[in-house]
Amino acid sequence: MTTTAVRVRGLTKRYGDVQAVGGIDLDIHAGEVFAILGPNGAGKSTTVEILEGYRRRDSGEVSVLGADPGRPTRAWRSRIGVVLQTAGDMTEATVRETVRHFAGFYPDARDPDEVIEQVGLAEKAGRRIRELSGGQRRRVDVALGVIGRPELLFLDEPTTGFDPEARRRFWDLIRGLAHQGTTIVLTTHYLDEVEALADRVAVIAKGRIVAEGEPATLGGRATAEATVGWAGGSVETDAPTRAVLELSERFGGEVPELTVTRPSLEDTYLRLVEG
Ligand SMILES: Nc1ncnc2c1ncn2[C@@H]1O[C@H](COP(=O)(O)OP(=O)(O)OP(=O)(O)O)[C@@H](O)[C@H]1O
Repeated sequence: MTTTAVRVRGLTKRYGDVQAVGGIDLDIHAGEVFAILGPNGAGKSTTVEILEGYRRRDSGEVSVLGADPGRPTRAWRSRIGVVLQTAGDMTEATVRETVRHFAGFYPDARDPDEVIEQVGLAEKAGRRIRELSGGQRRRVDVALGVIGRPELLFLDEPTTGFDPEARRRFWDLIRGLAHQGTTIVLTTHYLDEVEALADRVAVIAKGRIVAEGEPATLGGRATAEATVGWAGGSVETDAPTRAVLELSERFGGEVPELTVTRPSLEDTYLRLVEG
């Protein structure tokens, strides 16, 4: 049986003249990694902040881990982890002191040193946070988001500023958490991150969901026309196998520089948000 971690119906939020969220429905199942994609200003952070209990909605029904985030309780909060877009504080405390301090807020916190290791900061554990680079501070934010062993983890653009190795390490951490049953809601602008991590993805544009599904099939990607390319030409076709056979006959065997491609997630995403 799948249980629902997040249920949203008809969510709206307006700031003055701006309709930031214009009627969103969402179901996020317990244990899945759910990504929210969309251009700047689409309404992602507003939506996620409402789910986190940090922003009030205008209308709609919202249930997060069985409770209304519009009336957050301490017990409910302790079941949720949040990694916000802001970089960590410029504090005088060390990485280890900070992570230990936060661990003290939760009934069943993870081991601070283990978490520091998992985010790749073991060598910096004794350093003051203000001495860290931007990407390293972001990793402290991630450590603080997961230290309380949350059932549901919100990650708002978590890998912005990470170097490629740190991103890979972070992806491993998220996969490990998902494997242990943590539900993860991820907003990101990195399409490779969505492909690497997400079970399902929703694309938001102008405050509405314009597509939802698995990254591999989003917006009809898997069944879209393929492009068959070869040295000197290309053709778009819904029967690429036949096209390759015909080319093979024409060339009498190997087709030089043969490629068969379908729209990438980026192609699909851009079509969805521009359309
Ligand atoms: N506190 C606020 N007051 C007024 N307008 C706001 C406020 N917060 C967001 N907005 C507006 O609401 C819209 C949605 O913003 P939101 O931050 O939710 O977008 P986003 O999808 O998270 O964007 P980004 O990818 O840039 O983080 C934007 O037009 C933004 O200017």
